[in-house]
Amino acid sequence: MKIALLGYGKMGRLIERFAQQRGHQIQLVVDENNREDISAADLAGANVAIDFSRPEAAVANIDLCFEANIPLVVGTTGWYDQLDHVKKRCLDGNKTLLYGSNFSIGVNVFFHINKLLAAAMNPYKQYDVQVEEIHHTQKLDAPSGTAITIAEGIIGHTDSKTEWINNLIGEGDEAIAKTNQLLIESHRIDEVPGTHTVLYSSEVDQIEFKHTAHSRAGFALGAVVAAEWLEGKTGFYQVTEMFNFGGRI
Ligand SMILES: NC(=O)C1=CN([C@@H]2O[C@H](COP(=O)(O)OP(=O)(O)OC[C@H]3O[C@@H](n4cnc5c(N)ncnc54)[C@H](OP(=O)(O)O)[C@@H]3O)[C@@H](O)[C@H]2O)C=CC1
Ligand SMILES: O=C(O)C1=N[C@H](C(=O)O)C[C@H](O)C1
Repeated sequence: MKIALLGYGKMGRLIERFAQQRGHQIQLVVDENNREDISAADLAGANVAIDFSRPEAAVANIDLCFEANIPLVVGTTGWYDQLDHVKKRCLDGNKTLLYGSNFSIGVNVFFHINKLLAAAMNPYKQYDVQVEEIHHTQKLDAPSGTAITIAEGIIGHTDSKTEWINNLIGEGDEAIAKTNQLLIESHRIDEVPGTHTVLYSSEVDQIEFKHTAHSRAGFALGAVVAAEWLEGKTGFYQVTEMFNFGGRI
């Protein structure tokens, strides 16, 4: 495939490497030198675009790909407040988009088991549940997109939690949440690629369900596989639709 890379930072560069290893060509790179001048015509010739840019840039990049009629994989997080509008524009215009807060296989298994665990814990009101995420200090959004997906999975299967609330925790800060709110604690520490933990705590014990990314490789490879999966499809997809883990949820 011929790929247009929208965003050429930590993820964009790694995606380029995996895409080339898998026999794809990088048709166009949109980076800080040309991003102000890019038009839909510049995307002509690409079979797919992959966006790992910035929260405030993602929606304009999506619209550019819709205008150019190019299928798009969006890994950028922090724009999901506009998801419903983007979905409508995609479906009304017969366009193609796949998005996901996390493209690694491990986290997608985690998303699935997280829902099963939430359903299993739901009757046991003596446990309170919370989510913790740790990322590098350059991360622009909090909570992480992955933590939001995890929280939505828990809320969908836990009667006592109706919404999530984020606390970005600095030294000495204490987390605060109401009983109906699912707390997402965010921590920012040096070079951490991404760690997510779900904790169920009671007076007598604690269950910890944790995913630790050792590097960004799983995210980047997953984004290239997503672009391959999207080939020949039309419509609006989430990354979770690429996987079939079985199990009833
Ligand atoms: N879904 C997933 O699996 C994963 C998602 N992510 C998400 O991907 C995004 C990028 O992460 P990462 O690569 O680490 O971030 P980086 O900051 O390293 O890279 C983002 C790059 O995008 C550039 N950029 C800014 N505006 C535009 C624009 N309009 N068009 C194209 N490029 C632009 C930035 O340039 P400048 O610095 O000059 O602004 C920067 O070079 C984040 O939202 C992150 O949360 C990250 C890892 C995995
Ligand atoms: O910004 C990052 O680095 C990451 N962002 C994604 C998120 O917001 O969940 C995925 C991963 O955790 C790394």
